[in-house]
Amino acid sequence: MNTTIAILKELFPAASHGRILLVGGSVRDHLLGRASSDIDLAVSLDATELTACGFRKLEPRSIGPIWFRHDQTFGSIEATQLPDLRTALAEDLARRDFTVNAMAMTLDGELIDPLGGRLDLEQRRLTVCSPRSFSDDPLRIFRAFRFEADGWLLPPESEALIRERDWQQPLSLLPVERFSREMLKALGATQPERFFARMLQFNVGRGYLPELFAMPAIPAGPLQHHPEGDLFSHAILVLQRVAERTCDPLARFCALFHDIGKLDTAPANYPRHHGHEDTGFDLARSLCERLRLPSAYRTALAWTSRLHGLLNRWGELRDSTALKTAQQAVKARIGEILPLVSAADKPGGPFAWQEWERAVRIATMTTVAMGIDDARLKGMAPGKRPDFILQRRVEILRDECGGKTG
Ligand SMILES: Nc1ccn([C@@H]2O[C@H](COP(=O)(O)OP(=O)(O)OP(=O)(O)O)[C@@H](O)[C@H]2O)c(=O)n1
Repeated sequence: MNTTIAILKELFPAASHGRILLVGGSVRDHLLGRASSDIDLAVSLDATELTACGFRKLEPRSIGPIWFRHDQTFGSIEATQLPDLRTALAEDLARRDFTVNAMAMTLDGELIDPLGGRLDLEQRRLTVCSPRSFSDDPLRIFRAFRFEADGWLLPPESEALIRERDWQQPLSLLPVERFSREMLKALGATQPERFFARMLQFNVGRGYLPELFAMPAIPAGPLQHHPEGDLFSHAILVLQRVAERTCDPLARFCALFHDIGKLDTAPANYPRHHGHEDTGFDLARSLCERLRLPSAYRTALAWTSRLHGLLNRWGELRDSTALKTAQQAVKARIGEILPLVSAADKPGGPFAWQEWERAVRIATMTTVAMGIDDARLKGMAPGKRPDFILQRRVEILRDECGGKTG
């Protein structure tokens, strides 16, 4: 058994254990033997008892006051205060998204499962708690896709509820961060591509990711290089290949949208996409800003878009261009992501990992390690300094191995 119940038993005095229930996703995770990052409780403790256990009160919500406690060992614990615990609980559970997320458990391990969540959990099935589940909160559609990306199954009745109406208008009223949070969780899932494929299949979420919806109609490139055909299939393929190598959502995100610049190609130029690496730079930034993603996403995607092709033309690059590419990648913190994406973009291509790693190592060297002292740089016009540093790096590369190709 995992430690959630043990943690709670230790945190609360024994006399209060009968007035505490574990609820929602925490119960699901407990039954699956996984530790939850956040623990959700329903309690009928009074303010004094909660304060004594280190909780503080948050802004009141509709169902009952919420108390919160953060602990370095336990993570965050949220407790909804329900004076009439069992009665209010039934209402709370019925208002949740899926039956697997609508169970409660006493600290003695007794399961409270009015909606049959246990059976659904055994079958990894996402049955909605009520036919109104998606109308009550349309964001749950993306939660369903996110769970599917982790291997859960959406039964036909739940699917039918998604298909039964157009969600664009109600979704436009929700804060975009809620979508982004689910998307980032999906990117860390076992089959991240499923989340995005489902968005297209159900035609839901176009307002959040118009770029994704544009991809199927755009050729990825000349057919001899891109037998997969369209840009969406190519993006999914690259995402899958990168996902085999890393669980990092940022790397996977960069994989999916590395060719975002191709969305700006004039159809008359299809199937070629000259200059897409540069147009992608700005499109990447606007996508990340629209979704209010952390700034690391904006920087990483913009530079992945701009630089990914260079790695696959590595053999043609001058030493100085190769080192500049590595410098830019290091600055954008994609020294590890970029080669993964480039290699997945052109498997079996000419790109050489060891040479990239060498270039990154030299690009990361400080001026001191390159034998340049500050006095020398200070004596130089500011515009000359980067050139001088790059020149020194090229010398090191050539001293070490006669050039980037060794
Ligand atoms: N739109 C939502 C969001 C959440 N919940 C309920 O609130 C719980 C907690 O949600 P959240 O903190 O987002 O995490 P989980 O869904 O548990 O998923 P994970 O732990 O994987 O983040 C869920 O289990 C579910 O019961 C819901 O009914 N509808």
